Amino acid sequence: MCAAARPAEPAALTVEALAGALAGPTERYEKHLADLRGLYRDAEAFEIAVAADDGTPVYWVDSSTPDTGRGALTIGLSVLRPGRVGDEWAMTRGHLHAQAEFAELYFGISGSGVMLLDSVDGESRALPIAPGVAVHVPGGWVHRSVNVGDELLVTLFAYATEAGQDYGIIERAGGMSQLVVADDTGGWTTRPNPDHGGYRA
Ligand SMILES: O=P(O)(O)OC[C@H]1O[C@](O)(CO)[C@@H](O)[C@@H]1O
Ligand SMILES: [Fe+2]
Repeated sequence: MCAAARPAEPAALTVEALAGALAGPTERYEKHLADLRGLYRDAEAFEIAVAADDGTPVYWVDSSTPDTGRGALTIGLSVLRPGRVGDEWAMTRGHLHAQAEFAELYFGISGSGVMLLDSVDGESRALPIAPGVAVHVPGGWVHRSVNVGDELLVTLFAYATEAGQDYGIIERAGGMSQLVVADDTGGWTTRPNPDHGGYRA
């Protein structure tokens, strides 16, 4: 908003956790399995899953951006279906903010997840996210959500709109440094990604 412009319209948004929707003046984008080629390491398992795909999106995002420019906030609901491809749990593409110093808040609404984080200088973290858990993603961390349960993973997020997203950084690195995979007990664990070659600008 510039000084002379009228302020943007405030919005009240309703989290519909069971439906996986944020009701109100929002925009939605969806990612289908076929959009996610190259994300999972097991290419054979991926193609089998694509062949059996019923067209339901893997994840979708309802977001509210009433204003753009300096100071504007994007808030939204990220909804990720459960599932696995090979031994990897369902995940979002992940990104570093295009303006990498910008942080983000995620708040767990329902389901069981992991926020997987890589710093550009080689640190890695996997933080469980569940209803009531707030995950603070500081600037400088590549981040992705992973659904490690058997229901929708629903998280509320907020970040400065001008932060933007750089999706290419993970692709150029050969994926994030860790994979979130099934363990022997039906839970999750992390394993180093042998394809990961480090992050370059
Ligand atoms: O943008 P991606 O990496 O596809 O994943 C979607 C998630 O990330 C966000 O872009 C927020 O940073 C949300 O839209 C959602 O939590
Ligand atoms: Fe983000």
